[in-house]
Amino acid sequence: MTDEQEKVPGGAVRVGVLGARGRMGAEVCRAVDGADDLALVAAVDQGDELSAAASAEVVVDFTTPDAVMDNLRWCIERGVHAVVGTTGFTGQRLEQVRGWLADRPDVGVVIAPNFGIGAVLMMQFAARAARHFESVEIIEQHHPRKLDAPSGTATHTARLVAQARAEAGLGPAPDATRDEVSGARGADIDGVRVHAVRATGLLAHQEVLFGTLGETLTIRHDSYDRVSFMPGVLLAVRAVRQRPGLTVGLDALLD
Ligand SMILES: NC(=O)C1=CN([C@@H]2O[C@H](COP(=O)(O)OP(=O)(O)OC[C@H]3O[C@@H](n4cnc5c(N)ncnc54)[C@H](O)[C@@H]3O)[C@@H](O)[C@H]2O)C=CC1
Ligand SMILES: O=C(O)C1=N[C@H](C(=O)O)C[C@H](O)C1
Repeated sequence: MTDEQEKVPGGAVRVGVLGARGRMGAEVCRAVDGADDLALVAAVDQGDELSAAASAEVVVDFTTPDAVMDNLRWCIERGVHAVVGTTGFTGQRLEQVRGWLADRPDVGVVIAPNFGIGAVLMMQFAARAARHFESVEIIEQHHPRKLDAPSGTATHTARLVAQARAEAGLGPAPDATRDEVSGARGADIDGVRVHAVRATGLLAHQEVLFGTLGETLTIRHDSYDRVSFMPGVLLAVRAVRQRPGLTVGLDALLD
């Protein structure tokens, strides 16, 4: 047993945080420290050895899309459960993770594009509304230090909405645009237009705008503080050891 493990109060889940000096990682370290049933055994950031997290039962990753796959592979190979908030998970990446987990069926991984409970509900409501409206566009707004656009949340929402539209037999949303300055109509994610705004003062916000004859419906969520993500992160940390395999999104944990 290592020195770190000896310090852990009996029964507490040993948690390691990757990206610990980042905006989210630092908030997660505070949240884990403040929870009686969890013990922070490793706070790892760029330049630190990943082996510092070897004594963790659960690792939480809030790093970068470039770093997260190597981190996840390291965790799965060592039998360490993982809770991942880092963005950049394409279908191909999720398949890769499932492949690694096939060799370690005892390991649980939760990957959630957004740990905010309100954001999860916003995505569910959007998926539910999608089949009733011929038009839909997503507008996400974030702080200007964000590296990726559009956000993981907007990308995930677009995929959910596109799936619901396809299941309802809806075709493309009407749009007569013929001359376009490149980018003016946003990114096309599975046929859904997504617009990304970056401005000082913002944190993480999203609107899903639906339209049909004579009416619109706007579903909006705002995170004003990174504490908004912590109940969801801690929920996943507590649940992941009992959920072998890959769980995408918080929905199954909330139910
Ligand atoms: N799922 C969710 O609810 C949320 C997800 N995010 C996502 O989390 C990620 C991090 O966001 P922020 O904390 O704002 O970014 P940040 O840039 O403040 O933090 C990232 C940290 O990771 C560190 N890092 C980079 N490579 C590393 C490696 N190989 N090993 C360990 N640490 C490494 C960096 O040095 C930095 O300290 C982004 O992808 C962001 O979109 C952010 C907020 C909520
Ligand atoms: O970088 C952020 O800040 C956020 N990233 C996540 C995303 O890309 O969806 C979640 C939230 O929007 C905050």
